[in-house]
Amino acid sequence: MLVNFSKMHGLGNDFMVIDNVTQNVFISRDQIIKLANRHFGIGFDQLLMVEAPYDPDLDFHYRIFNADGNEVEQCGNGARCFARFVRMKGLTNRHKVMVSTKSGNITLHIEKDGLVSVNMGHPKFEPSDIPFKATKRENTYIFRAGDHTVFCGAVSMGNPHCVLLVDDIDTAPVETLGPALENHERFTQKANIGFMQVISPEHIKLRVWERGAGETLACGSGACAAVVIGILQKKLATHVRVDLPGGSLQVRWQGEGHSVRMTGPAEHVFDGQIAL
Ligand SMILES: N[C@@H](CCC[C@H](N)C(=O)O)C(=O)O
Repeated sequence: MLVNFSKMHGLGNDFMVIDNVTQNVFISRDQIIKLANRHFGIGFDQLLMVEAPYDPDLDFHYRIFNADGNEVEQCGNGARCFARFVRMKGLTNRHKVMVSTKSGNITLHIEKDGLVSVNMGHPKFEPSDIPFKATKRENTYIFRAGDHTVFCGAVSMGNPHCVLLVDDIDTAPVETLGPALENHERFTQKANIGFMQVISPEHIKLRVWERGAGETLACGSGACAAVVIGILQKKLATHVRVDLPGGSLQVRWQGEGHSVRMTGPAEHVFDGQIAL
């Protein structure tokens, strides 16, 4: 079967995007792993599948698969690329797009300057919602991971995140502590691990070790998680610039009871066709 796809990225977090509204594509876990390979495949951090809505009040459903082939609940950079993709392919002409994912509904706005804003919904902090093994909710959890004693925040942005404060992201142990925490027994569905350096209350630097993909150039849900945890730990203001290795995002959160809003770019790289 010949499958049409687009290659896109949000700040270098890259995606294979498939229109499964006009095509009828099934891709197995093994095929995703092969396609994600940067030497033997197309190469991407996540595969995004655009589908017809399950709910008539929404515009689309969208599925997200990590490079390791596992389906996940949320992808912030992917959501912005998704919005750009459905407009580019003529699947909608709306500027406000409502879409369901595995973890709930999100709303996307395509701004006049071409940037995309995403209402990422309400962060969840109850350990069972993340999911994270703990007897009660805390703003900072302290436990052992490998050779480290870790001080971290934990939150669900639809997907599980752990956020650590570091003095310098350039020397943070992302490649060692990242996988140790991703697979830590307290994160029962694994987790995405953010290493955050606070520059000022309105500005952070962030590197993210992503569950199922390794370190990426940017993670949208990770940026939201870091800002939310930084605000709860009283280190950040309500509007923060997040500098990731691939570029910057703006994240806003007014506090508990409010949704998180993220704004940033979404780029189309090329269209292709592949035999599966
Ligand atoms: N790159 C994403 C997050 C993708 C999913 C994540 N790796 C997970 O397993 O939850 C983003 O921009 O949010």
